Amino acid sequence: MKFRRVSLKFDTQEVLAGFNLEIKDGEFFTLLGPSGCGKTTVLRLIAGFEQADEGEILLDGKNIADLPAEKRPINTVFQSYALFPHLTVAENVAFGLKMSGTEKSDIRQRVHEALDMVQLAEFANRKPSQLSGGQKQRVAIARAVVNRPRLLLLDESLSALDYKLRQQMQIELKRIQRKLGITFVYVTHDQEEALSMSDRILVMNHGQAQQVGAPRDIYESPVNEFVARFIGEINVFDAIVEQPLSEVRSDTRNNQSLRYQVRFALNDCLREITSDITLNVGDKIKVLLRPEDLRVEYLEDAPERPGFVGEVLERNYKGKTLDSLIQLANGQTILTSEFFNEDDPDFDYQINQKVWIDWVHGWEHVIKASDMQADGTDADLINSPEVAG
Ligand SMILES: Nc1ncnc2c1ncn2[C@@H]1O[C@H](COP(=O)(O)OP(=O)(O)OP(=O)(O)O)[C@@H](O)[C@H]1O
Repeated sequence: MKFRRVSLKFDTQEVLAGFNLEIKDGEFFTLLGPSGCGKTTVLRLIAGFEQADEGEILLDGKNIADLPAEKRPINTVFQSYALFPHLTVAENVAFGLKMSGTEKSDIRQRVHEALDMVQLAEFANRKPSQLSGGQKQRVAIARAVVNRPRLLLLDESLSALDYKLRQQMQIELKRIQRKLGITFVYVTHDQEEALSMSDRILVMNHGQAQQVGAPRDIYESPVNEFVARFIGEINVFDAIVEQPLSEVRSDTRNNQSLRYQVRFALNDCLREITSDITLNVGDKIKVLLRPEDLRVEYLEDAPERPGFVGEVLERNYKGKTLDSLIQLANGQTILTSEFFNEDDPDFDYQINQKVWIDWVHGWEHVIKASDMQADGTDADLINSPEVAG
C-alpha cells in the first residue's frame, strides 16, 4: 500500500503535508514517533476513518482514498480491545462474519482456526470479563483476522499490558503475522517494541518521515540526530574533517566505509574515524556512539594516550552490563554500557574516578552537522526516493 503526497489539516494545523509512504505486502511495518507526530492519523487514513485533503492512498495500485472504511479490506485492533461484553469469545470473533452473511459451517470453521491461531481455542465459551488483558488482546486479534483482511492495523495495541506480558505478546504478534502472511501496520512510541517486532520501521516527527528502514539500519545508521536520539541512547561528539586516509575499512556486513582523520572539538584531539558517507576537508561532522560502543579504562593505565578523559559521575550495575555516566573535560556527560567481564582489571570503576574513554573503532556512525537540526526535520528526506518508495 502507498501514500502519494497525502496532506491533511485539522482546522489550521497541518498534520501531514505531501506525505509519502510505501508498505510492502506481507511485512510487519511500524510507525514510530513521539506523541502527536501523526502516527495515528496515518493509521486512520489507511483505515478510512479520516479523509485526506489531498493526495492518493493506493492499495494494489487502486486509489482507495474515497472508499468508505467498511468497504476497505482492512481491519483495526484498538488499544481498548472493543470486545462485546455480553458475547462469548467465539461469538465476538464470529460477529463480523455473521454480519456479512457467511455460511454457518464456514463461520464455525474459521472462528475455530482464528482462536487456534491465538491459542485460545479452550476459552471459546468464556465472556471477555473472564479473561486476562493479554487474552482479551488475543481475542481482538482473532476477531480482526478472521475475515482475512489485506491489512491489519494495530494502534498501540500492547500498551495496556504489563511489561512481561507485553514482551510475550510482541513475540506472539510476530508469530501470528508470519503465519498469516497479512501485512501488519503497527503504531507505537516505544522504540524497543518497534525494534523487536518490525520488518521495517518508519520514524516520524512533526508529521514528517525521518527515516524508513530495517530495525538494524535505523539503530546503527540513523540519518539524523532526531532518529539517533529517539532510538535508544546516543553520545554525540562534534568534530571537523582534517584529511581523508586512503585505506578502506570493511565491516562485518561487508559494507565498505572511508577513513578520515578528524579533529574532535573535545580536547582538540586528532583521531581516525570511518564513515559511510563521503566527507570533505573542513566538513563539520557529528560522531555518534552508542553507550555499548564505548570502552572505559582507568586513566593511570594510559596517561599518554589520545582520547577523552572524564570522571565517573554515576555507575549502575544492571546485571549483564555496567552502565556509567561520565563527565568529560568540557562538561559534556556521556553514557557508557559495558558487558560484565570479571577478567578485565579495569572493569569496576568507582564514582569520582578519573577514566579514559575510547570506542570500538569502526562502530562509530558519522553524520554531517547540517543533518542534525534540533527538531529533527530534514527537508531533503521527506520526499527522498527511499521514503517515497
Ligand atoms: N480529530 C482531531 N482534531 C484536531 N486535531 C487532531 C485530531 N486528531 C489528531 N489531531 C492532532 O493531530 C496531531 C497528530 O495526532 P496523532 O494522534 O496522529 O498523533 P500520534 O503520533 O498518534 O500521537 P500519540 O502517540 O499521542 O497517539 C496532534 O497534534 C493532534 O493533536
